[in-house]
Amino acid sequence: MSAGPTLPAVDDAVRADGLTKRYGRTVALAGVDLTVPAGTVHGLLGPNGAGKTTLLRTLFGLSRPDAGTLTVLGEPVVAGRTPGGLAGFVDSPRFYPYLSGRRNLELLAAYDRRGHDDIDAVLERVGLAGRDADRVSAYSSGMRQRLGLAAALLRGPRLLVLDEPVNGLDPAGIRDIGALLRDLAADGGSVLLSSHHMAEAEALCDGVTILRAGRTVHAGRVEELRAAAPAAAHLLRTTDDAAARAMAERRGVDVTEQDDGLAVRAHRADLDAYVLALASDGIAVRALTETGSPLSQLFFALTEESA
Ligand SMILES: Nc1ncnc2c1ncn2[C@@H]1O[C@H](COP(=O)(O)OP(=O)(O)OP(=O)(O)O)[C@@H](O)[C@H]1O
Repeated sequence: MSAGPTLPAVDDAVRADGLTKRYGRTVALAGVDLTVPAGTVHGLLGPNGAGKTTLLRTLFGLSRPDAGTLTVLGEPVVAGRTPGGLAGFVDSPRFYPYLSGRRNLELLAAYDRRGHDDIDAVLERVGLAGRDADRVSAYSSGMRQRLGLAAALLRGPRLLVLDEPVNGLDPAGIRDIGALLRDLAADGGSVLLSSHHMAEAEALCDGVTILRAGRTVHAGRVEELRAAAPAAAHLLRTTDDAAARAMAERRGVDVTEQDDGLAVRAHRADLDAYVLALASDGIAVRALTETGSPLSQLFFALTEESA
C-alpha cells in the first residue's frame, strides 16, 4: 500500500476539546471531548442522536464547530478541507452503482492522482477479490461496506475514520474487518469507528468514547470498562422457580421474578456455584440465557440515565 503524506509523529491521532455544534435549537454537540491515541482502534459509541455523525463530520471538515478545538494528526482541522492523512467515510460510503467495484476504485485513484498498483492488494485485504468486476448495484450492503473500506485504504491513511463500518457484515466479516483494523493499528495507524453496539466495540476496539446527548459520558480503555461493568443478567427457568428463588436469596444471589422466569444477576463464578447448588437440590435448569452482557448493561446505564 502506498505511504500516506509525510506528517510528524503524534501521540494522539485525534484531539477534540469542548466541541460544540448547534443546528438551530438542536444542540448536536454540547462540549464533546475525544482523544484517539495514535496506534489504537477507538470506538465512538452512543444511541441514536447522540452526536456521533456530527462529530465525524467535523473531523472530515464537513461541518464547522461553533466552539471548541479539534486537531487531527496534530494539525487543526479547517472546515471545508479533509485533513491530510485522514481517510474513511461518514454516513454510508458512496459509489457509482452502475460501475464495478474495481472501476470505482480506479476512478478514485485517478482523482487522487495515484496509480492503480494498490487496487488488487486492497481488494484482497477487504475480501472483495473475485467480486470486483461486479457492478456495485449488485453488491450486498456488507460488500458496499467492504468497498468503502477499500476506497479508504487506497489512500494509505494514517487515520482511518469509519461510520458504522461493520453494519451489514456477517460475523465472519466482522472478524475479518476487525483483524484488518488491528493490523493497521499494529503498524502505527489509528482508527476511529462509530457504532451503536457495545458488543461490537468490545470486539473491535482498544478504547471507547461514549456519547449521550452531545456530551462525553465515558472515555477509556475497554479493559477499564470491563472492570467497572456490573454482573451479567440472565434469564433462568427451572423445574421449580419458587424453590430456585428461595435458594438464590439464601445464597445472596440477585434474583427477581419475571413473567417468563427468573432474572438473575451474577458474576460467572457465583452463577456457576448457584447452578450446581440447584442441581444438587434436585432443581433442574431448563434454560439459562444471558440477556445482557456486563458491558452492554454499562452502556445502557451510561446512555439512558436521566439527563
Ligand atoms: N443537518 C442537521 N440539521 C439539523 N439537525 C441535525 C443535523 N444533523 C444532525 N442533527 C441533529 O443533531 C443531533 C445529533 O445527530 P447525529 O446524526 O450527530 O447523531 P448520531 O449519534 O450520529 O445518531 P445516529 O446513531 O442515529 O446516526 C440529533 O438531534 C440530530 O437530529
